[in-house]
Amino acid sequence: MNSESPALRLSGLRKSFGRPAVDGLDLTVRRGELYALLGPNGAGKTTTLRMVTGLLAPDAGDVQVLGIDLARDPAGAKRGMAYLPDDPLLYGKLRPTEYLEFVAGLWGIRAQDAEPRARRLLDWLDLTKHAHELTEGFSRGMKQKLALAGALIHEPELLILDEPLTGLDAAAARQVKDLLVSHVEQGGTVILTTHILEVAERLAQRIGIIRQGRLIAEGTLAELRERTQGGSLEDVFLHLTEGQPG
Ligand SMILES: Nc1ncnc2c1ncn2[C@@H]1O[C@H](COP(=O)(O)OP(=O)(O)OP(=O)(O)O)[C@@H](O)[C@H]1O
Repeated sequence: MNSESPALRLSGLRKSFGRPAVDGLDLTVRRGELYALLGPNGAGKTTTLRMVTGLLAPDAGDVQVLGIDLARDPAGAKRGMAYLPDDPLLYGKLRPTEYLEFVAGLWGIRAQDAEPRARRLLDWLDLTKHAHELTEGFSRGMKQKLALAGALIHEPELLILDEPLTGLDAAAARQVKDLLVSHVEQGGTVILTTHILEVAERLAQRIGIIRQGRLIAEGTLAELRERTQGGSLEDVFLHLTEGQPG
């Protein structure tokens, strides 16, 4: 793994479902930053993340994860990252500890290493009191938090999350936000999509705005605000995207 390379580099990424969903996207996310990807419904955010994480094959373009070309070395690229989709799949008949053991097993992590990590994550996300209950009885927020713990069990450097705070109550949202900030403070990288502009405003070092599958603006909050003479991120977002489908 090349430590000089960015956490993520997308070049000319394209995907069409009859019409373009991602349309020649170039994007670079540096190591150690929390990057928020914003865009109206249908802009191509999820499609982009699915290509980055190897779930969807691009029609064209390159994906480099931590300096590794995803097409050439998919296993190597995936080892360094984790993806939390907006509708994560859990196994209802497993308990959180069993689920985390299972995911750790898929990554080839030894049980004696997985167990303390699992305990720490459950503790951090306030799930310890439910560690021995079947996940089928969990609320949406509890499931979301457990899926996040599963994504983190192999200690990935790059964490990619699609709408991680949707449907979480204030306490759960705070726990997840703290965890993401801490991941970055420890040198990791976080890329997330969100429709909650306040989350991007508060957490992200840089923000990218995508529309119709292309990056139309990018920068720090201050840089983006300059574009609308000091308005809020909402002003910037609406100014750039309003009235435009996807
Ligand atoms: N599997 C698919 N088959 C057909 N069209 C698809 C498929 N996946 C995505 N699309 C289309 O691609 C475009 C981009 O969708 P995508 O889900 O990436 O947008 P998004 O920015 O994540 O939107 P949202 O904010 O609503 O989640 C949309 O027009 C969508 O209908």
